[in-house]
Amino acid sequence: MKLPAVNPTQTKSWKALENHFNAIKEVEMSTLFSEDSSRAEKFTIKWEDFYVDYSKNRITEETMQLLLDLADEVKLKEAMASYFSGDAINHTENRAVLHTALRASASSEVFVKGENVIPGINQVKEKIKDFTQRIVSGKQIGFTGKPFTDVVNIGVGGSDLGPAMVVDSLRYYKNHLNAHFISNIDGDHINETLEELNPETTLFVIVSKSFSTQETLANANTVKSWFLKTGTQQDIEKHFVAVSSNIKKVKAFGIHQDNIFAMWNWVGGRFSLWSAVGLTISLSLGFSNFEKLLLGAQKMDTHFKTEDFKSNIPVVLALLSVWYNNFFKSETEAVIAYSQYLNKLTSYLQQGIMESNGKGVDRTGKPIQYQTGTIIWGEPGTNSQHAFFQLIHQGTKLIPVDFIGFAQSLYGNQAHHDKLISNYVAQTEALLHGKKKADIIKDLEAKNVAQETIERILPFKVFKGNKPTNSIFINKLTPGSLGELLAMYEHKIFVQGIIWNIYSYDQYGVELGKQLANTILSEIKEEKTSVHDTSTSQLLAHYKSFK
Ligand SMILES: O=P(O)(O)OC[C@H]1O[C@](O)(CO)[C@@H](O)[C@@H]1O
Repeated sequence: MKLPAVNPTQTKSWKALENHFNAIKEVEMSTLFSEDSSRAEKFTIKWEDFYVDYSKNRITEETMQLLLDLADEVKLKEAMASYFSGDAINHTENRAVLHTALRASASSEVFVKGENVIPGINQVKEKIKDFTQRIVSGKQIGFTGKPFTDVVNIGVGGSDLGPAMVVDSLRYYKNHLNAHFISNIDGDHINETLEELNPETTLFVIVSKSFSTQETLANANTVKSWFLKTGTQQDIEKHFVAVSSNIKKVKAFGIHQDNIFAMWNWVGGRFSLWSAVGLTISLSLGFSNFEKLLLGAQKMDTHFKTEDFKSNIPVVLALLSVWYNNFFKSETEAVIAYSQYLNKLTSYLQQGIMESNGKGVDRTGKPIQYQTGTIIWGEPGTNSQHAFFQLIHQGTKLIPVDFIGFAQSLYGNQAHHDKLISNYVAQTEALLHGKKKADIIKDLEAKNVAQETIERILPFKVFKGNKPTNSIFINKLTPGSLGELLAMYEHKIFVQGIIWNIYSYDQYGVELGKQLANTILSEIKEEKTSVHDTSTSQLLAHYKSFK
């Protein structure tokens, strides 16, 4: 089934939301809290080990009802059925979007063009499991008979960001293998990584769905040449494996058939860590942790599929995001995790969110007249408080923030954890209430600050508050809860794409730059000349003057 194409701005609920927005845009959240003692409870979803408090948003029950009406009017339920059942909802590439099938139970059935894809997924999982066990246990050894100590993932975009983020986020659960990630075509990046490695004990995992990405192929070739300085052509088989849906190209690169882990064209790169793209995750954390990650995602899938929209975490978060993006005209959203482990979460989400929903044409092919794709940014708290929170608190832009935190620390360092979480909670409170003139004067007077000074600095000390936040509290960072969190954001992306009437699963916008880079490269290599604007020609000439 094709996704329904409903222009959201032409729906009844959108119009009602516009009127409602005008009525409540100046309302202070702190007033809403003081008027309704059950507000926090009303706007909190408790599910499994998640506690999602979205009461600190500029919403009323009417707002939520209108947003839920919008979800109905754009036929979200029907779209979800298509998403999970394997319809070609990636219409522009004529593909299904089935990362959810990768974590479905082994006995389920999901059909793509009449074929149940689950048995194929199970087979690859078995292969990942078997390979992981052989490498981790030291049964499979390198070309000089030594067990592997290091794994290098070579890939870019979705073939790098997901595995790199998960391995880093869950490093508490890791085994003895050290994982490295080579992604950038920057030769200094590859050099720095190779310097730390011994070819005799290093396993290379080349990950590329297309197996035609310039960066990945160049990096893989460089690594291969580096390896061949010590090993021989026959030894490659022991040290190089590949993950791809382009088996022909992998073989042409010289990878042995047994060392190829298949993936499918119905897995988008930015949603692929659940497939064999997650091989480095499995190697670094062990297959059972990889399975737990998948199981967490599966639980979130079920929640998303079956829960009433009113208490459905991804749906509610997506609706709130639309509320700010399209009515308050917020330009960006921040994601602040109060966990250093989640240091790479935002870069990962940037691809998922911005590559998916950064679209300017609707599902009928017409240019869109409203805002789509949110800009995502953020760094872990508390570090970010000392970096850019100034702008969130006192700047001119309205920036909704997702605060993510864990109730328990992994090492149980309670004194630190209490401080960490007190910052998390305090920031959401500060953003909600701000600090009004009267309170500032009271504080300053208590410190005996001169009246003249108080008057001079007062305007600069005011915090307007009324800044929206979602508090996502999770019991503990585990492979399972991380899986749940990532799937939550994946479904949020889906819901927003449906509401905005766009196709979220292609990425044609990354192609043009790639093509032009090839043309420019042949010019740098003096193979060809082309006509450019004067700025581009000048830049090229400047670069070439260093050669
Ligand atoms: O896995 P591949 O085919 O090398 O692609 C890597 C990345 O490149 C992109 O196509 C964008 O350039 C991403 O969508 C993808 O994750």
